[in-house]
Amino acid sequence: MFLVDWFYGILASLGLWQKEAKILFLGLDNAGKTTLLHMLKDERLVQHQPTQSPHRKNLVLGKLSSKLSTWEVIRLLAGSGKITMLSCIALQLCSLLLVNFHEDFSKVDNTKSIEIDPSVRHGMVDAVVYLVDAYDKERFAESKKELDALLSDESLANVPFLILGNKIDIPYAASEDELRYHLGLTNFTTGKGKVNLADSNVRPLEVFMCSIVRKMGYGDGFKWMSQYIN
Ligand SMILES: Nc1nc2c(ncn2[C@@H]2O[C@H](COP(=O)(O)OP(=O)(O)OP(=O)(O)O)[C@@H](O)[C@H]2O)c(=O)[nH]1
Ligand SMILES: [Mg+2]
Repeated sequence: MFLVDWFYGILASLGLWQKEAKILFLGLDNAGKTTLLHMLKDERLVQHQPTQSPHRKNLVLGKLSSKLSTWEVIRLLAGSGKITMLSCIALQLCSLLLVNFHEDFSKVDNTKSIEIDPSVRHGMVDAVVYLVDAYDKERFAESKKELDALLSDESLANVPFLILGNKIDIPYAASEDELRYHLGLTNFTTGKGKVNLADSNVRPLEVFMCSIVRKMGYGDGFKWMSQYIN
């Protein structure tokens, strides 16, 4: 059966088999979120339009996101049909992913606010995958600003963060150290491999470099993340 094969093939290889997790995929536009979702969903590389609406340029998310919680921002954007820099995707892995798959909020009827699964709400995110385009060095500062806002968002307190530095297939993409430095994470990552943080009250956070189009790197990141998802 497709579903079973899909679950087994991809989730097992990522260490997420039989785990119920609400994983939020975030990152600036063009970071690779949709590409990653398609790759996770059916291991296919799909060329697609940016996930955004024509109104996007009129919206100043910077101001919004610093005042509102992540969920408020998602609701607001979903309600108005606008997708912005932080196009947000709440993805339920391991539970009806294929049915609930909304990779593009802007396709949703703009007049109604989209219903966010009640189980995906304040305080109920199991992990955040934050994508950064490692080649787009000019936007590291912008990406850091958004990441900092997320890391200090109360509704995401203690939620594990997997930072994926994407597009390392492009020559001169930033190295892992460079990316850590520019994101201000040099002394904040909690370690690769198996690191038990259960009793420490420290948020698991780690940087993995990847190339989604070459299907490399993100698997290690997901495996790392899966140890912090029950
Ligand atoms: N070279 C290279 N390009 C990539 C990689 N991953 C994604 N891209 C390209 O980067 C561009 C943006 O990818 P998307 O997946 O649309 O990015 P997004 O984060 O969904 O962007 P928005 O929808 O605008 O928020 C596309 O042209 C992808 O083909 C990668 O690993 N390497
Ligand atoms: Mg997208």
